[in-house]
Amino acid sequence: MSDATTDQDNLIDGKAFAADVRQRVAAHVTRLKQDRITPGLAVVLVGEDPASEVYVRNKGIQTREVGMNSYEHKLPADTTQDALMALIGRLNADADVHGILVQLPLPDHLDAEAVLNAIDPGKDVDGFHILNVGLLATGQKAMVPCTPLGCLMMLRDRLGDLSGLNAVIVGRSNIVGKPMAQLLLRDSCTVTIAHSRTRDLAGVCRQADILVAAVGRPRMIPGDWVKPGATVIDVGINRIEDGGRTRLVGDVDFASARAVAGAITPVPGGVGPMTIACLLANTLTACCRAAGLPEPEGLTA
Ligand SMILES: Nc1nc(=O)c2c([nH]1)NC[C@@H]1CN(c3ccc(C(=O)N[C@@H](CCC(=O)O)C(=O)O)cc3)C=[N+]21
Repeated sequence: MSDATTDQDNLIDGKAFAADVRQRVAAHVTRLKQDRITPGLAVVLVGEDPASEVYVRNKGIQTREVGMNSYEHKLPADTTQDALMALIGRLNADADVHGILVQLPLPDHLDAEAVLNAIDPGKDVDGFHILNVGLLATGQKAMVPCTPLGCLMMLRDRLGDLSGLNAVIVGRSNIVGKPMAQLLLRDSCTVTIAHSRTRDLAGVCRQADILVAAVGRPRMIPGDWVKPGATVIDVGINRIEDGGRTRLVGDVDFASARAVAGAITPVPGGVGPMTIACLLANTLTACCRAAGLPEPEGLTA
């Protein structure tokens, strides 16, 4: 770790990539504003989880930084389903709101599926509405979930054409694993979704040209599961105790994986910042579609 160039060459700098995406989003927003259109993102947070509050505040700051309007709705933890559904109805009807994000997880007494499916699919910047899930799965124009979209942008930037590559996704969530698989399939990868019950997970991972780790288990994937030269995308954001302090680590054991990977995303500074940048990109896309304007190039799937 002495030469800065060899030090950096297999690191995918998500933070820098995200800054570039935000700059491109901001340029589009500047142009829209000349036509008196200002994209607006509404974020709904129910309850007082401190991590969620920090995260929602960051989203608000970045939304305003790219010139968009940010509408933050903080509701008490005991908010009823009816009250939340009524708010979604008002945001759906509000022409100044182009994107709606309901921060997950919701408190247990609320029906998250019903809430997500009540969002106008055209304003569903998380891409969690069943209509968008179906559109993505059938290769039609959809709103694509932010985290997989960010991963795809970094993969295309690094590798160019992805066709024919073996992609292994570890994790089968609706938020990351499944939509990531759809996007990579659409880019003609040979896609495997692996998970905690997969037999010989190590052997499956070793086949991957593209390895996406999205299981939520700190440093679960060691370097010897990584095929030499593979591109590793670490979606995990795990808070762990380390000598009395908490810090963030991914689902991949970074040091050992980096030694064999062709390229790898760090945690923090990898997928996380790209997720927020893609949220802004999706809000821009939703706004352009609502206004009947052409979509921003290079910011959609
Ligand atoms: N409807 C909904 N959509 C989401 O997209 C959504 C959600 N709910 N609930 C919570 C998770 C979590 N999530 C993160 C995004 C960025 C960072 C991020 O930028 N992380 C920084 C580090 C931040 C820190 O230091 O704590 C990084 O990885 O470099 C983290 C977490 C989006 N989520």
